[in-house]
Amino acid sequence: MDVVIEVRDARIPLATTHPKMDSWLGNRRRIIVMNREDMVSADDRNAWATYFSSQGIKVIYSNGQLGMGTMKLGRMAKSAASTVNTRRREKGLLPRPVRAGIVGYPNVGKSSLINRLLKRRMCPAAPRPGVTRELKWVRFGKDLELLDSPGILPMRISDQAAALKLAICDDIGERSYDFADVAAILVQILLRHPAVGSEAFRKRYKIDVDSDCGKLFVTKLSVHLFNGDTTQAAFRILSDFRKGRFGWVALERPPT
Ligand SMILES: Nc1nc2c(ncn2[C@@H]2O[C@H](COP(=O)(O)OP(=O)(O)OP(=O)(O)O)[C@@H](O)[C@H]2O)c(=O)[nH]1
Repeated sequence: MDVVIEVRDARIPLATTHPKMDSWLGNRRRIIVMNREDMVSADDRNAWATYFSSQGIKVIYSNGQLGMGTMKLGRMAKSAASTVNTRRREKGLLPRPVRAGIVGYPNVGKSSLINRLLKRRMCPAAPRPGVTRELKWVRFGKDLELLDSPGILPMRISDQAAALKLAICDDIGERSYDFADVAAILVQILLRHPAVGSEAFRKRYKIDVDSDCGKLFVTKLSVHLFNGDTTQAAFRILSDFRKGRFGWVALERPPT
């Protein structure tokens, strides 16, 4: 690969980068794509854009479902790797298409972005992690070759906070976590979130939040709506968050 396009989930840009990414990159150019831009607020987008630009890192915001950001991505990938053909020409070799590898965690939107870029459904995309299972090269015009790859997770996610956020955002398979535990943590995060808070829960479920304990709230909601079934209550809270029913908010803000 000449250039690596690393796709992240804009709601959790830190939890969706592989700890080994920097060492794998070597001296290849990297473009970070903050996908799912529609699922965070303008304030979140600005905060992360400022953070990355202060680090001198190129980022693009995109929406893999509707295609926003993809043309810019194509242009950036070509220009980031333009040195490849300059060097080839210097050696008397013919130019070849630039090879851009699209990498990232499961379900962050890699295949959707490629399909949008190509304006064709070349790569299967679905609302669950683990759909892409093999490496696949696709041609974009005469200048660019794109590699779609399966989402890669570390063997063991040592950072438990990051693992919980991946579960909350549906970026890891449902079989790897317990709905009630994950929903309880989500409730705690949202109660403390400046753009959400307890009023959002009261309005949505018509019950009061008695404490900042997420587990207690999941139990209370289960009694209120689901005959005491905590798994169903937990599933409702998680899917409401994923559908933006608490507002579109990022779960991570840039480090200060
Ligand atoms: N709201 C929203 N949904 C998106 C966006 N990009 C992709 N999706 C949806 O997210 C789901 C996952 O997208 P994929 O393109 O299959 O993700 P992937 O990274 O290729 O997934 P793996 O095959 O698991 O590695 C699909 O249902 C897409 O329609 C986006 O920017 N916004």
